[in-house]
Amino acid sequence: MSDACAENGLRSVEAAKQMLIDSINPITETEIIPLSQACGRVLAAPVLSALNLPPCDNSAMDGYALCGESERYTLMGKSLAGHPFAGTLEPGQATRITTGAAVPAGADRVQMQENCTLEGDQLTMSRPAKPGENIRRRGEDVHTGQSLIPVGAKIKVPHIALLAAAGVAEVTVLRKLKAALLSIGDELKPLGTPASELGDGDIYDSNRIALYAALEQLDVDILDLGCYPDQPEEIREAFIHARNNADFVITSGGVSVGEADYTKTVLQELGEIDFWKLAIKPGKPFAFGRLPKTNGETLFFGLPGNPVSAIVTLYQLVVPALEKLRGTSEQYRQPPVQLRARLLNGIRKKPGRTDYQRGFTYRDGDGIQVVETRGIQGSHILSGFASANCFVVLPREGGDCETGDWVTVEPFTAPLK
Ligand SMILES: Nc1nc2c(c(=O)[nH]1)N[C@H]1C(S)=C(S)[C@@H](COP(=O)(O)OP(=O)(O)OC[C@H]3O[C@@H](n4cnc5c(N)ncnc54)[C@H](O)[C@@H]3O)O[C@H]1N2
Ligand code: MOO
Repeated sequence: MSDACAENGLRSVEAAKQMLIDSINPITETEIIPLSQACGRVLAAPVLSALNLPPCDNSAMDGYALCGESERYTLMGKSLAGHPFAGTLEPGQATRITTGAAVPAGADRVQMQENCTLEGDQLTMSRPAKPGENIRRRGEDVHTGQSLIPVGAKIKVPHIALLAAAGVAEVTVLRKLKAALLSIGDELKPLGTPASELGDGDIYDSNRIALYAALEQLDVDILDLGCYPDQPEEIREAFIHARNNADFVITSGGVSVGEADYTKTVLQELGEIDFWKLAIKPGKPFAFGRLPKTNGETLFFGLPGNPVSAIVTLYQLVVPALEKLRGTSEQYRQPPVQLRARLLNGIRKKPGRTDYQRGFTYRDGDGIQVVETRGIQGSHILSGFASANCFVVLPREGGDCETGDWVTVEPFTAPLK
């Protein structure tokens, strides 16, 4: 059975994700930025080490650098970090040495000071040091000319530590993505409107604020265009502005089968938009398309309006798509880590859609990973979502689960964390 005609005609989450990734071409424009600001950015040009790390043989301990094996050694001086010993040790000679200090010429081992007794200039020890003991070798971490991190890597704190240790002050990265964010709906009111002034059926435009926060965590520049009433002219203007000033547009709502959905009509005038029905719960309706412009195209992600559905589809589908768009290589585009956990409560589920229930997972007193679902699992229920720390991922074709069953959980990572 092909995915498109799978049971009830819904597209699987995996197939939808793959289609997004396959149809997106990464941006190519780069910029040079200080290393200290590079966390989260994608490396665009190779960085080769200009030196060995460590740059010289140095001590792993505070203690004594020794030449050869001997009953006792004569102390000849000291080698401190930044102040190496100038001479060469002969057999039976030693210097004081501190952690990180250069191992003097002639020394072939270091004894930690806890094992040593110094009387005058005579050094004895409670046990012999082995050849090479406590010496960190020149170039054992990185050698001169070595590529430090691959192009396409998403730069993380350990990368920054490595590049800084190699003296790299600036890096060439792909530019930040630009998002345009807007909401559409007569019922939506901006934050700041007093609750007493909301009309019947009005709600706060909460999705835009949550999506803004998520996009910020994804290190995206955001053009927040605000909230528009269901007026085709205004919606058209907003989409043209969004298209011309962003790499992608995100909206929520209006992707299902409602009546006042001018969004669809306007988008179909401006570009090619597909309305998908996904085998995901929550988040069945989802729109994806492209709005052509003179210098390329702008992607469009239409998330479902229900607040939990909007965030779940952002997390499961848009985040991987944005990783491709921002140029992250495949190796660095790993899906969120999944764990197995034991259910603390039963779950009702109908086969047909992969269910991303909101849950709380932790290790119990016996060290077993357990999970309980949080709150009513409706796509409008935010209180349960807010008290959750993971998704409980229930397979598409699965049914009810019982207390004690082992299930898959996906702990929240950025931008949910
Ligand atoms: N006859 C059908 N009705 C619905 C279907 C269906 O297949 N057939 N699918 C349901 C599912 S599943 C979802 S999810 C929703 C998605 O609908 P839309 O994306 O078209 O969204 P709206 O109808 O505009 O709104 C749905 C819901 O979300 C609230 N909303 C919208 N925007 C915001 C916002 N910016 N901030 C907060 N909340 C927002 C809106 O008030 C509605 O309550 O459709 C089902 N219906
Ligand atoms: O995505 Mo809809 O949220 O399944 O309600």
